[in-house]
Amino acid sequence: MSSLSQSIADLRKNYTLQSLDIEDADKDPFKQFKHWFDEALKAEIPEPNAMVLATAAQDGQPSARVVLLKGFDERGFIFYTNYSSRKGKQLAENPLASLCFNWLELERQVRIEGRAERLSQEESDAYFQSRPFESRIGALASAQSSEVSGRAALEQRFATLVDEFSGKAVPKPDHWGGYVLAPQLIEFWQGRPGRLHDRIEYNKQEDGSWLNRRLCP
Ligand SMILES: Cc1cc2nc3c(=O)[nH]c(=O)nc-3n(C[C@H](O)[C@H](O)[C@H](O)COP(=O)(O)O)c2cc1C
Repeated sequence: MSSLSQSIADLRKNYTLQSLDIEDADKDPFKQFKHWFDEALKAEIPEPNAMVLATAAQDGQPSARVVLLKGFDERGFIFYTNYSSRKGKQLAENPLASLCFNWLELERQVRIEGRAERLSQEESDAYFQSRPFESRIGALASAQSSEVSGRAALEQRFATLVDEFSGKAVPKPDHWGGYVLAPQLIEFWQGRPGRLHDRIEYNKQEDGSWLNRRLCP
């Protein structure tokens, strides 16, 4: 093993900050999520709404990338993207997806699994129009996940659109919008000493209620 690989293998942190007991966890996983999200905000974790979104095409090949959580409510967890991107195509083939938040400063992870559905055009439009001008232009300029000849071509397209829409309303492109991931499973992980971490998993029941249980780390 090279000395660099050896030093990676030696990276080891003992988790000591907090604990999570099933008696203390909220019975409602959305309330528990809000509680932890508020603590992530309070701890000033950089971009606490950054989450890994994993999707898989029908052939089973998974792919993962970071997207930003833009809200959550009784329907689920909301993010925005390009429907023609790789993830958008995969979600069209297979709406089952998962999210993972990694709040290392608090020694916490939250995993979510469920089914992603597109938001209505109206809801996506309302969010699109709340974005800064440059972000709206960026969404128009980028055919996300498709090949581009070079950075210059992208910048040229951006500049042309800035000229075209300067001082005017920027329409949301049809291929851009939100998804809400309706969870079936949510797991809260709190790092503990000796790798005996706390894991509380919530599973949605047929009647819509949630059951939680402790998992081995
Ligand atoms: C911090 C961070 C936030 C991001 N937020 C988003 C987002 O909200 N929506 C999005 O489409 N891509 C976002 N991206 C870019 C994606 O990770 C990814 O590169 C892009 O969506 C293309 O993914 P795909 O080809 O798998 O569809 C973000 C990347 C990072 C690092």
